[in-house]
Amino acid sequence: MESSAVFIGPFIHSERFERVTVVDDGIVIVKNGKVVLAEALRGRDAASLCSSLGVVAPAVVLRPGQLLLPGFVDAHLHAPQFPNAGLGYDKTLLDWLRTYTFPLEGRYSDAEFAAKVYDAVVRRCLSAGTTLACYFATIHTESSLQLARCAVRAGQRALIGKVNMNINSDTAYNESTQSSFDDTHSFVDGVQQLQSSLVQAVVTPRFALSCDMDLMKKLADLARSRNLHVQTHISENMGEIEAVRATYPQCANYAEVYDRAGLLTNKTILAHGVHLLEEELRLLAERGTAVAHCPASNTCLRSGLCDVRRLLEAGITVALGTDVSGGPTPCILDAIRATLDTSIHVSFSKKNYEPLNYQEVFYLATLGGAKALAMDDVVGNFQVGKEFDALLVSAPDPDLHFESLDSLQLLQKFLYCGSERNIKEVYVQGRPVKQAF
Ligand SMILES: O=c1[nH]c(=O)c2nc[nH]c2[nH]1
Ligand SMILES: [Zn+2]
Repeated sequence: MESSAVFIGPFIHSERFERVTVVDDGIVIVKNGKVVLAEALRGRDAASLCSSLGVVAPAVVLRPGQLLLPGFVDAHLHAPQFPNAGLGYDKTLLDWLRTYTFPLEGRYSDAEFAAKVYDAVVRRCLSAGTTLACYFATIHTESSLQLARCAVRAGQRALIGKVNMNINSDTAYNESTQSSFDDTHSFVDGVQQLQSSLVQAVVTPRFALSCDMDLMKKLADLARSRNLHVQTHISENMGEIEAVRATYPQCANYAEVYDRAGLLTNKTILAHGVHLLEEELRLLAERGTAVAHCPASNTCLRSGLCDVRRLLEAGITVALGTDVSGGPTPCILDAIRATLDTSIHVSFSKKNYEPLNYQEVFYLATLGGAKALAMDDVVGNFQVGKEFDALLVSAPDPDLHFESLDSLQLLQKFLYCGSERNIKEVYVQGRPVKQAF
């Protein structure tokens, strides 16, 4: 479908981890949903540039205080858990799962309930600036497909997983190995039948305490044979790690459990990784497996402080995740701030440790997220040829800017002080998709 657009004004994006690229006098031209030009205007005539590229679209001229940024990537969140956001943070992971999470997720056997919640979830995430989301759904095929339909309808780019769980649930929220596997097949087929260029199925064993080795191996085979992403959780909480050790005594560590199953690929994303050992980091780096850093959840569920710089230095690709409802908000701006806070907290107990800075964390929220999801050839920044997923933002509190701010200062204002209200428009594949929420 045709979707062309032209933006004139400052844009900022990441081309490398260390620092952002700022183009003050910018022009971005989008044709058929893809970036065909993103550079400094340098006094040239915008209309003739557009016509030389065969683009006819009214130009959006940014107002003072506005910036064009790439869309945010939320590499880990649980769509069915939104009704629980903010609840249950007096518990730690395993207790919280049993008391709050599994009973709520069980309700999604009702596809009508699912359709209502998921429609709101997708609108909420888009309005927070998440143009690419990697969602866990529940064990239910039909309601997981509802989530995929909601994303397609709203125009959000999404990876969506029907969850697999065949052990260790003391509730009715559980599956047999056979139905877990058969339903996953049906779910993958169902998503492919939607024929959407935005939405894909992800193989989603919940974690090593919810799936036995037999099921994990079968799921790994499915992911390999159909070239699918894989998502799961790893090393979030010490009690969880102890239980994994007791369940899989033949494996040297948590990562080895997934590796023996064949689940660690360069299209696998592991949530948390707070307590990973050096040998696990080496294994993940070797496999090209990424980690979704979920700092708000790691704090709310008292899981621990994840040292992201340590992961990066080990050669692991890191993305950000809100992990709703382990984390309370689906806003990547909050994840950015929690990442910055956590990194400073880590630095308090380490000599000569440089905390992550806002430019590095902006990378994790955009191009790093796209890389972790093996989609950096498609999105993540405004490189020519990529699809145009973007945010038009206004720096907060313009009345308090007594002196005019440069673009990097506007970015800092937005990242440290901004909220969803400062995201004026959201684009996916060149189409405006922000909805009132
Ligand atoms: O934060 C988390 N949320 C979950 O739903 C979950 N399941 C397993 N491990 C988990 N961690
Ligand atoms: Zn999670």
